[in-house]
Amino acid sequence: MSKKDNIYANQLEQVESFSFDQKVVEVFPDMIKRSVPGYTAIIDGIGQLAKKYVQPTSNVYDLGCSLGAATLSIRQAVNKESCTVLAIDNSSAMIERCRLIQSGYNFDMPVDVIEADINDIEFENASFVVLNFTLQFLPRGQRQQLINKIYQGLNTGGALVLSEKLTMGSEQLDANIIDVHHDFKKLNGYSDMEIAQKRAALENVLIPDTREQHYQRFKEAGFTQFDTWFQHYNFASFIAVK
Ligand SMILES: Nc1ncnc2c1ncn2[C@@H]1O[C@H](C[S@+](CC[C@H]([NH3+])C(=O)[O-])CC(=O)[O-])[C@@H](O)[C@H]1O
Ligand SMILES: O=C(O)C(=O)Cc1ccccc1
Repeated sequence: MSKKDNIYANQLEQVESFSFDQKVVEVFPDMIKRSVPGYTAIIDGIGQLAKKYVQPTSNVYDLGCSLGAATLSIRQAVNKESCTVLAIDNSSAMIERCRLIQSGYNFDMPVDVIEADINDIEFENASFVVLNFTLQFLPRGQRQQLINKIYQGLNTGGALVLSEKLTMGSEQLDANIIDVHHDFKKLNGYSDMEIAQKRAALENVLIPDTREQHYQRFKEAGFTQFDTWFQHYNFASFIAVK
């Protein structure tokens, strides 16, 4: 079990921008489960979807893998020796812990844990690509190019799973859904101060798009088959198939 997230439990003089550093690594499994509605269901669903789309002798990419929860779900569900998972993150603290975690499981399906910026990856022979709550941390100007590169690197019949925090098209609706999400965090034991300080830390770091912006990006890249396969409040997961 990972330690309890109390990063924002005491009043901070100044709230620094959120970063995936060692302090976050130590509490990450607890933080993400208590903060993201549907996180466990999405991780399980990624394994189930991988069973449908992972092709023999192909590559699977887990982009912004953090501790590799999606990678583990895929390795367990698919477990094909002929396929490789490339689990990539640009946080050295995350990558170090991810390597340790993955090496503790002996599935047939191998994994390469790579410290890199996902913008620098050349996708080859890809049948399944996962962006599980990662695209939202890239500057908006980098998002289309990444989706284009993924589309180009995917084999015919391969799939991209993209999970994101969404912003709602209407301001009034957005305010209410954000409130409902904050109530979800309160029910999971976060105080009003923790919620407020984390929100400040994420300002200009996690920049959510609308569903329509994601759909437009899929279309622009060349995808014609895509849909929302999961949503809980303002947290959704899409699948796009080539
Ligand atoms: N340019 C980048 N290149 C590589 N990694 C990046 C980049 N930008 C951000 N990251 C990485 O993207 C991850 C986002 S967390 C993903 C959860 C995981 N997918 C999970 O299924 O548990 C989402 C969250 O915490 O809400 C972090 O580990 C960053 O270091
Ligand atoms: O905590 C939040 O409010 C979020 O939007 C999700 C999240 C979860 C873990 C790290 C950063 C953001």
